[in-house]
Amino acid sequence: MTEDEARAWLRAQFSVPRETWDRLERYVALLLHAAEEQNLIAESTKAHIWARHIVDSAQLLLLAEEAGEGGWVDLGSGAGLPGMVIACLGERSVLMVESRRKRIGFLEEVIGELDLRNASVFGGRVEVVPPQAAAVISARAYAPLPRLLESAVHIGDKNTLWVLPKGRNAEIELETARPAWQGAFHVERSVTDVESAIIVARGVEPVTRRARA
Ligand SMILES: C[S@@+](CC[C@H](N)C(=O)[O-])C[C@H]1O[C@@H](n2cnc3c(N)ncnc32)[C@H](O)[C@@H]1O
Repeated sequence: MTEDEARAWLRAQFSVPRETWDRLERYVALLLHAAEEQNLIAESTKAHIWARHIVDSAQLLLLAEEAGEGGWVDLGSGAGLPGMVIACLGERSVLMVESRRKRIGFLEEVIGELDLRNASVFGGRVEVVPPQAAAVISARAYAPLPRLLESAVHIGDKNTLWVLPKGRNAEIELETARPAWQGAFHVERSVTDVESAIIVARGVEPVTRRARA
């Protein structure tokens, strides 16, 4: 997907006001600027930021259309991928969880600059986010699936929709997690790279919890 194709895809998928596009453009500019000083995105992806990062994040909104009412929690947001893109394009409240101080600072700065009222940051580890029933949980390049679920199961409930971009290892990670985790898992292809995939899951819980019930 070229950068032009990425922008065209976004316009075709999301009919949002001019103000939203301006926010997204501003976020990209802030991200590229901050990436000069912090290692926020891989150097090789800077020239392809719309396809590799913005569309890659935005596609999760389409996969989450069936989620129930409630907030979206993004684990290990880093520079705000996908959390900031979701907050720009969608209407849900988005909580971005990030433990590294400089990245927390960047996320807070972007929220202020863009006046993004539906976005907030939890500056700390996923493991200590207060228990809640998020409608959607996302995590991109945060942790291998078993550790990801272990660290965040308290943030969701049986209705939570998990949308987890997993690159080329989605099936392998799913097989690794299956002995310890049950729920309705499936794999969706990424629109940005035919070999990449996104794990989508609902009703996720440890095997032992249901077995004990
Ligand atoms: C590889 S980066 C990916 C960032 C972003 N999601 C992306 O796709 O570009 C992983 C991020 O997760 C954060 N992280 C890792 N473990 C964490 C934890 N237990 N709690 C909160 N943040 C964590 C790291 O600080 C880092 O910013």
